[in-house]
Amino acid sequence: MCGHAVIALGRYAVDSGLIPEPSSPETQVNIHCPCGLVRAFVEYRGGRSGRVRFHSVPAFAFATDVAIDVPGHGKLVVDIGYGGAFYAFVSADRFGLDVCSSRTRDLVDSATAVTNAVKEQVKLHHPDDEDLAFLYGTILTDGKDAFSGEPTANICVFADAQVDRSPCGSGVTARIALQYHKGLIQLNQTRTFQSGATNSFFTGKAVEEAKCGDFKAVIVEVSGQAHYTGTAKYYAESDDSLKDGFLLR
Ligand SMILES: O=C(O)[C@H]1NCC[C@@H]1O
Repeated sequence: MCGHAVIALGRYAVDSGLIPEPSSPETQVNIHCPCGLVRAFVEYRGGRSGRVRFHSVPAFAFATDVAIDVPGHGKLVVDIGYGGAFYAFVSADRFGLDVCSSRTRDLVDSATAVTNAVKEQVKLHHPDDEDLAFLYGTILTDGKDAFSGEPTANICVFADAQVDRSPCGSGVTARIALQYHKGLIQLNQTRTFQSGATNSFFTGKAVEEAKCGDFKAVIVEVSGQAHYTGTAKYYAESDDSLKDGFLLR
């Protein structure tokens, strides 16, 4: 699941006419993601769309304080949370790094080492569908998990060591589920999350308790602002040997 894509697609659905009669001040857009139904609410006033908030699928703490052997770094304690995708969480200072000011290459290498170690050492499980039971990435944080009016920063390194340009919608969802599980945040306490990569912001809060199988879960609301950057048309000609794309590692 991609939370920042939900924010972008919610706005696009309203602006592109996919929703025939958008309502003001908000229009609801339901998006079926691989993890389940995600409900987006798009601000819509005077014919203009604005910020988008979404309600997540049930998000939960899968495991906390898990000791992992990370080659080159020794034993590290991580938390694992689910917010539409599974992420491992660890404070960047465990690597002597800062999510906002350290070199991105160093943050990516450290996060990737954690991802690889967790994949090898922890068996994930999702009550709804075992296809969801894979680790999407590692989120390095500034360690500021206790509720505060101040923003908390993180950087999400996901898939093939890609860096999220946003604070990560599904990651923020998982992080709030972990914070709620640990008693560090209450329902409806809004927290601001900053991307260490780009300084962009989401806000998030747990809005409701829920269940996911035997896991105590929460529904999390994440909100942010998407912007248009352009439109494009793509073609796939049958005789193009690269029409299915390619990956350089
Ligand atoms: O916002 C998100 O949820 C996504 N960003 C990169 C990884 C996730 O799919």
